[in-house]
Amino acid sequence: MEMDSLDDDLLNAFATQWEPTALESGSQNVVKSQATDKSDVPDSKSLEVLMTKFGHRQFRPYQWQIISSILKHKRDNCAIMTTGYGKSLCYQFPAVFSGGVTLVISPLISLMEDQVLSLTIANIPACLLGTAQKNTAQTIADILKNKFSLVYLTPEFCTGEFGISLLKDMNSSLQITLIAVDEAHCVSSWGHDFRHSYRQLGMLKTLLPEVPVLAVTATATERVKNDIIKSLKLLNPQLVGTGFDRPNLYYAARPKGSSLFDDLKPLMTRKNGKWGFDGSTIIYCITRKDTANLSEVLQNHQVSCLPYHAGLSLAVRKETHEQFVKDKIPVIIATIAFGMGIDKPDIRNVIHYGSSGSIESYYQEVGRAGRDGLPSKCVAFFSSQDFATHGFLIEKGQNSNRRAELLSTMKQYLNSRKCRRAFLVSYFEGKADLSMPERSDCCDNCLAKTAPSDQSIYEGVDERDFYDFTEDAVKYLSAISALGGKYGHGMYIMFVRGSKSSKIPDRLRSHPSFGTGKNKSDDWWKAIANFLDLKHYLKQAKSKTASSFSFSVFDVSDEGLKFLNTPPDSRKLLEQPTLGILHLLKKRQTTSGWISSGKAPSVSGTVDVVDFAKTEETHQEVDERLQLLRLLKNARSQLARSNDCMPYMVASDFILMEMARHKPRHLDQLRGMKIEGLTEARIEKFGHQLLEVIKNNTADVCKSSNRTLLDILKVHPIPGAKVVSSSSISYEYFTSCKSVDQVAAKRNLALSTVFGHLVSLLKCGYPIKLEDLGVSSATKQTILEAIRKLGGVVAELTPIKAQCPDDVTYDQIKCVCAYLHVRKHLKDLGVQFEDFDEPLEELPLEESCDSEAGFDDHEDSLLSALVDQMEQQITEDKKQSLPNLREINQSASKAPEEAPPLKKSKLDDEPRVETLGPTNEVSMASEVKSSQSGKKKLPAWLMNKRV
Ligand SMILES: Nc1ncnc2c1ncn2[C@@H]1O[C@H](COP(=O)(O)OP(=O)(O)OP(=O)(O)O)[C@@H](O)[C@H]1O
Repeated sequence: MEMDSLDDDLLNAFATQWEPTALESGSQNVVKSQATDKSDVPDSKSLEVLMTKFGHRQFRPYQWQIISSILKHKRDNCAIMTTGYGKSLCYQFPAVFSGGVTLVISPLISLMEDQVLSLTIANIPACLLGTAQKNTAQTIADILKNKFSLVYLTPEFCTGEFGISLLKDMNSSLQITLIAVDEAHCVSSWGHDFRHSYRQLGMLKTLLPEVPVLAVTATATERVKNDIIKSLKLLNPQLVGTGFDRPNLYYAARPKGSSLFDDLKPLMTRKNGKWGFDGSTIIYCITRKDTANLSEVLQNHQVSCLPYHAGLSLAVRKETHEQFVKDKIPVIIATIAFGMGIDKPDIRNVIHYGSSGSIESYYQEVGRAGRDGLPSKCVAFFSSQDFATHGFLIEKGQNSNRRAELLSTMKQYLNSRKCRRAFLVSYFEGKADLSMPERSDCCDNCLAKTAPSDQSIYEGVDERDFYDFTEDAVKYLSAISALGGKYGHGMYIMFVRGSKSSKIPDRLRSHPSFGTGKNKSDDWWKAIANFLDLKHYLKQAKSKTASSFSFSVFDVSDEGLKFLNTPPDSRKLLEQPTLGILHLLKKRQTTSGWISSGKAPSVSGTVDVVDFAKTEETHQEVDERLQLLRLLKNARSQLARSNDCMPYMVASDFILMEMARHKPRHLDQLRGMKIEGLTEARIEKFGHQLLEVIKNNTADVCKSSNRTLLDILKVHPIPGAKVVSSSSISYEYFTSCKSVDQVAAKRNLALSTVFGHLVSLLKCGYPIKLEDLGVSSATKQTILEAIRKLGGVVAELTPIKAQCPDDVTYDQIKCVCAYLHVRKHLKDLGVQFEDFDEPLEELPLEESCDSEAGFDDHEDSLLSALVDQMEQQITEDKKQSLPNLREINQSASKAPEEAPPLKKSKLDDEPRVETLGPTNEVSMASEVKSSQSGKKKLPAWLMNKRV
């Protein structure tokens, strides 16, 4: 290989790749973890603050474990939390909740600026102090007046003389709730981003001994973890580790084909004649030259993309980075120089066009995908040339043995036919028995299990999906022996294929192994060489040319010799083909491509990012929804531009997807949806403009004269309400017999199941009369009266039941609740539900209405309560449609301590309903002030402080 094809990016990367992993032998925790108090669940006030200020319904298990230990016990913590788990909440919440101030130390100014901006948008006052910051006097005065909940500091600032004196002043006049050290691995010289100034941070513990310290990072080996604890002088810290599972990521790998564009095509869609990826995409290449080639190819196909590598000027790189984060450029084609400082949560695809040098690098790079928890794809294309490139670099650098080992594991990962998610997790967790819930769609290999067998697609594969490699293995190993094991694969392949090249000495042409494999292609033999290497039938050594140029040679290993020396009748090498080989096998049938062709593992097999909720939408409805989503995204970009912030700070993809699905028309309705991540501050600042997009782009079915309830709820569904096929079947039966008992008998289902079906259909607007469900007008009145007696707040079904005569059933109560819910929803939509003869005329609440839409305050709170019942349903639905971090990590992670139990989902225990209170609207005074901290100037209206 030529030296000029090497990049600094690559060389730099290699300097960091051989950091020992968690598998490192002999590593031990320095501090034993303490048992967690399982009864420690978040109280309602914490949940209220979580919802209103951060837009989250629940804490993820380890978040609460950390937060609670800080707030209740002022305990130090060292937390290794996987990317996207939500580290920032762990240090942001304590200050917001307690009214104190948290100091956050972070290594990158740009990341701190982004966080300050995000917090400011969320009406959480925050500022940044660094040695390079100007005009800090006013900021410091405001800090000492307790106007900020979060103060971000560079390590240099807080360990400098001025910083130390400020910290002392703060400590004497304010309540410092916490010191958070973000990216704590920078403390350790064993870590991959060592920062000298981080090493000084241990003085904080001496300076402020009463203040708990939280050290957080996404990656730390045992050694780094121990170093963090020691350097920061943490006292009996609680150790938290979330594990390495990223359940929302879909992994796939595939050998590169002959056309770069054809390889990538299955991952793209074509809109208005232009190819593009769905959502923000990073494509990693090994060399700068590759980024340039790939950019050119994609640009020729009108894909909007830009290259990024260390060879570009700083200004160009900054501009490209910014365009990407601001959604102006959807695709970046980069070397691994594009890494640190990418805080974009909604990257939907991380593609590697060329293998990474190690699993560590790969995991870190794909870690950038789906930090918002939404499904995202990580697809790697590889070739033997990639390994040769890395091999060359390994030879040139230090620690070549360790690095060669890391590369070999990466090769195994790419060629693996087993679950890739499990491969990655077990690699980092150092054990094979993982207790993660399985998902059939987490990777190409798992998806392939449900597809037709290899045998049905490829020639030469037997019923166990094995291929007989014996003959070719013997041919190749014999060729290596014939050439004395002194060459690289190129030479052996020429030899086995009977090449006429003058590189092969004439005397060898008469060797019986010469040309034995001439009927097979170059690619085939490369794949065989790779296969034999993975099987450890080959051993690698270094050789030098006369001019001292060092290169890799391959010889037959002891294992390979054992195979070669086995008598032919008992020698067999039957194995499942690696991916590289599979794609070279002849197909039995003509298929249209590797995505749709049966078992060939698909890179696009993951759940559609914008379509993960199960619905019964027609194609037209899906198109309309996606069109609306696009318009909402455009509006988000515009709002971000006019407010000088990033689009994801205005609203996450998930918020826009929910809005496109449910099409709320009023702020109250939007608020009532309680969408994950939609804080009150976001609703106030951006809700109106986003709702305008919906109003202007959806037919106002609510106002059309001949609309039915079904029509309205189809366009504006109640969050969480959906029709599933089993409910539809029950409904078919029910419309003819009008008896729940008969439907249950006919379908051989429990009565409560059929009730469940019909109640869910009621919430979708199906014309089902309460009376037909066995709820007479009198029963309905009784149930409503019972709810009123309970103060109008529905906490659980049990108390309602207790207020009713014994003959009133839970199913009847659920039916009445569903009716009330529909009414509440119509009210939010501004629909005059009196217009509907059926089935709403029967609702007794109407009789006592005095508001325009027919509800008094008392009933409003009653109805609000019911909304939360639906929310619980949404949560349940999401669990099924979207991998749930909370749920998965709870059982999968092997943290030193057990996670506290989740607040039990009350729907699990029918007949309970989620407890709720009236919607918490926080109206926070926001003081308009221009930014005096940080480099990034905040728009005036965004500057707010605690008052
Ligand atoms: N309790 C929660 N419920 C739902 N979403 C949450 C919760 N906590 C955090 N999130 C969301 O998770 C995403 C990731 O959070 P955050 O940026 O803090 O992750 P991180 O652990 O710092 O990741 P990284 O290592 O990539 O910086 C954000 O979109 C955040 O809003």
